[in-house]
Formats: sequence, structure tokens, C-alpha cells
Amino acid sequence: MQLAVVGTGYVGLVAGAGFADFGNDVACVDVSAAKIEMLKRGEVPIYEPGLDVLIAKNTRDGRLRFSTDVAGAIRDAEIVFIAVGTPQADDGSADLSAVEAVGETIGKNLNNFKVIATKSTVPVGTADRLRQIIGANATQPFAVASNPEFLKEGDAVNDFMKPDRVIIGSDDPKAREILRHLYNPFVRASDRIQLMDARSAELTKYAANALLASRISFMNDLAVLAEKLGADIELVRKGVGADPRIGTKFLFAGPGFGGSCFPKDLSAILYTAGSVGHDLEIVRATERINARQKRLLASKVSAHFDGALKGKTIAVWGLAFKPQTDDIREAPALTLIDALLEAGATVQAHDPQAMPNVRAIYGSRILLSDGMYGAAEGADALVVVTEWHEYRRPDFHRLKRILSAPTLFDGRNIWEPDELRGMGFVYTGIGRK
Ligand SMILES: NC(=O)c1ccc[n+]([C@@H]2O[C@H](COP(=O)([O-])OP(=O)(O)OC[C@H]3O[C@@H](n4cnc5c(N)ncnc54)[C@H](O)[C@@H]3O)[C@@H](O)[C@H]2O)c1
Ligand SMILES: O=c1ccn([C@@H]2O[C@H](COP(=O)(O)OP(=O)(O)O[C@H]3O[C@H](CO)[C@@H](O)[C@H](O)[C@H]3O)[C@@H](O)[C@H]2O)c(=O)[nH]1
Repeated sequence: MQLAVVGTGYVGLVAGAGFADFGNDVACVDVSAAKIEMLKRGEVPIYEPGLDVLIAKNTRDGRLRFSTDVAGAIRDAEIVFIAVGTPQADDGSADLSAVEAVGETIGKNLNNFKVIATKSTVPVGTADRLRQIIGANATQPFAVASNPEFLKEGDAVNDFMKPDRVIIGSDDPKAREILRHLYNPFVRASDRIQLMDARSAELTKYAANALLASRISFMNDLAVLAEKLGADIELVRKGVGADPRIGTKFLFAGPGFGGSCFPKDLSAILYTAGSVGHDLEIVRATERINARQKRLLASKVSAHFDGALKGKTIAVWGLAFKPQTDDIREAPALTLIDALLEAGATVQAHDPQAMPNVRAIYGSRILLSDGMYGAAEGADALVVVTEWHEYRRPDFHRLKRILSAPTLFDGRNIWEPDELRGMGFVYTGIGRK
């Protein structure tokens, strides 16, 4: 099939390359000329495991191309996927200006019947709004569908190629059939396609993210309680996770959730609920607990030094909001770094992928080290914020030698407190004894 994917970010690139890999002819388009130039040169603007190989293979085979000609790609396509950003607006709602701009371009370039599907996370009612915007200019019939994306960064290619479910929300039977046909090869082993109306599909996306985020906030809140009661949240996590009704995933206490999705999507669903006079109390608590949790590591470090951080050097391992990505949007490490700098500390940091993005924000205000041990050299304490593999079993003997004081803050509970205390470290985790 001929597809246009508008927006070549984390979602658009993975979706475009994934659709091409299943034999479709895909044009990935973006307003950012710089991104498109990079992609045309064979470079991938983001770090996402496996994506470079998928893009290279499909561009070489002629199924995937990149362009800034959004209108041209729309005219050539049978299905147009909208995968542009929907960031948080000042009032907390989802900013739909990019989605609406694409809608206008689609309306003006509708040369034959097309299905317009939103992959972007959009509030309930956006399909109706798009139908109006496109219809205002359209001279041809078209159908609108909600096709939310559930991939997670760091594992995006796998999530896209082997989806748990494909949600197709449309009131138009032709659109449902065309999208089902497109996705059938992705779910060959078992049919995981769910057909529904557009509003239910739009709400499903927010419901999934709100549920996942609320699990994390619940565990982070329990971690605070565990500390006060002398219990260990890691043992509690394993204990409750053994119940298959609860399950083991998304129960890790930590420095609070970040990323480009949970924070803005919680805010957007609260805004939507408010607009119809409903208060989603659990989501509101989830947000509040997360704001507190994101400040927790900084207050633990500050308390260790009796509030006197001026002149201290703090090493930070892990800057991306999670491992296997270079994405630092809403990353807890940034909240920590801001607090440390504000208190007069010097920050020495390391991340395997996110340092260029961090450098773009902080410039020379923090020291970025090419090596993880270089970042720890001479520091008064080391804080691990993101659980990259290489941080999980470091050479603690070497750390003891190079740190100026043997002080460790384990923001992800990846280390063994007893072992480290036995080696003479002062160890602080999240919700641990
Ligand atoms: N990142 C994720 O893990 C993820 C997962 C599922 C859903 N989503 C949702 O998908 C959407 C995109 O997220 P992302 O992380 O890929 O964003 P992103 O910021 O990485 O990419 C968005 C792209 O859209 C382009 N763009 C903006 N306006 C445009 C326009 N008018 N025409 C063409 N291109 C335009 C931007 O230049 C940018 O390259 C969001 O709604 C997000 O909530 C994201
Ligand atoms: O037990 C856990 C699991 C995750 N996190 C944190 O939660 C955040 C989000 O992680 P994750 O969900 O793995 O990454 P995202 O790429 O943000 O993916 C989420 O957001 C996407 C965008 O909407 C959805 O498509 C995905 O299904 C959804 O998992 C990160 O800061 C993690 O460190 C925890 O603190 N504890």
C-alpha cells in the first residue's frame, strides 16, 4: 500500500520503517529540513536500538523515502498517518496545533479517497475535529481513524513489529477494513486487532498510560512508607508481583517517571476530564506523587550533606529518562541536576547515549565525562538515576578508590545494600532499609 507518515520523530520513524518492512511503499515526511537531510544521508536523528538497520534496509530496497514535501506525500498516499508531536500546552491540555496544521494540508491535497489515521496521542474528540478541518477544504471523500501507538522507547522496533494489540477506532467501515488489511501481517500468529469507535480508541491510549503511571506512583508512595516503617520495597515488590493478578511489570520504585508521554498524557486526560466536569482523582494523585518523587533524590543527597552542598562534587550516572534511549524529555536526572546546581554543587555526569542532548541544555554548567568512571573521579557522592546495563555491576573496588568519599545513592535499587555496606560504602536506595 502507498503510505504517508507525517512526522519523523520516535513514533513516525519507527512506524514508517516498520510499515515499509512489511512491503508497503512509505514516504516519511517532516517540516524539519535538518532531520530529513540527516535521514537522506543515511543518519538516524535519534537513538533507538535496531532502528538504523531497519531504515537502512528499507531505504536501500526502495520502499522507504524521506522528504519535506508533506503535500506531495499526502497526494500519493492511500493512508496518511499523523505522527506529529502533541506536547503539553500552558493550560495542561494537549497542544493540537501540529495535528491541526497537518489536517489542513490534507484537506487541501485530497485528490482521491484516503484514510487519515492519528498515531499521535490525541484527546477524545480529535477524530471529529480532524473530520471538520479536512472537510472544510476537501473535494473528495475521506475517512478518519484513531490508531494510537503503544510502543515504548528503547524497545520501540520490537513493540511496533510485534504489537500486543492494534487499536483501530473508526466509525467508517471502509477505513476499518483498509487498516485491518494493513495490520494483518503484523498479527499473523494471533489476531490482536481490536476494532472500536474513534472516541473509545482515543481514550484507550490515555487509559493505558494513566494505569501504568499510577502503578509506578503507587509503588513510589509505598517506598516512602517502607522507609518509614523499616521495610524494604524491593522485597515487597517481589512479594506482590508474584500474584498473577498483579504481575511483575511496572512495579519498580525509582526517581519518578519521566519521558515525553506519561507526564503530558496525565495532564491532558485530567484536562479532558475537567472539561466534562469529572475529576480523575487517581490520576491527579499519580501526578502529585510523581512531582514529589522527582525531588526525592536531591533531598536525600542534600540531607546526607546536612544541606551544605556548596563546593561538593556530585557524580550522576544516567541522564536519559530510561535506558536504551537518548531521550531526556522530563527526565528525573534533570530535576536532580537543577537542584544540585541551585545548591552550589558541581555536577560530573555520564550517560551512554544522552550526553549530546544534555550538553545542548546545560553547556559548560555541568561536566560530561566520556567514561562512567571518569564522571565518578574525585566526587563526594555518586548517584545512579538511570539503570543502564553498564551501571548494574560496576567495579565497586575501583569506585571506592576514585570517589573522594564512598557514598552511593541508588535511584533505581539496582545494587545490593548489604554487599556495599560490607565494602565500606554509605548506601542509600529508594524505599530500602
Ligand atoms: N515517543 C513515544 O514513545 C511515543 C509512543 C506512543 C505515542 N507517542 C505519541 O506520538 C506523537 C509523536 O511523538 P514523538 O515522540 O514521535 O514526537 P517527536 O517530537 O519525536 O516527533 C514529532 C515530529 O513531528 C514533526 N512535526 C511537527 N509539526 C509538523 C507538521 N506540521 N508537519 C510535519 N511534521 C511535523 C516534528 O518536526 C518532529 O520531527 C505524540 O503525540 C506522542 O504522544 C509517542
Ligand atoms: O516500573 C517502572 C517502569 C517504568 N518506570 C519509569 O516510567 C517512565 C516511562 O517508562 P516506559 O513506559 O518504559 O517508557 P515510554 O517510552 O515513556 O513508554 C510509555 O509511553 C508511551 C507513549 O505514550 C507508550 O506508548 C508506552 O506504551 C508507555 O509504556 C520512565 O521514566 C521509567 O523509568 C518506573 O519508574 N518504574
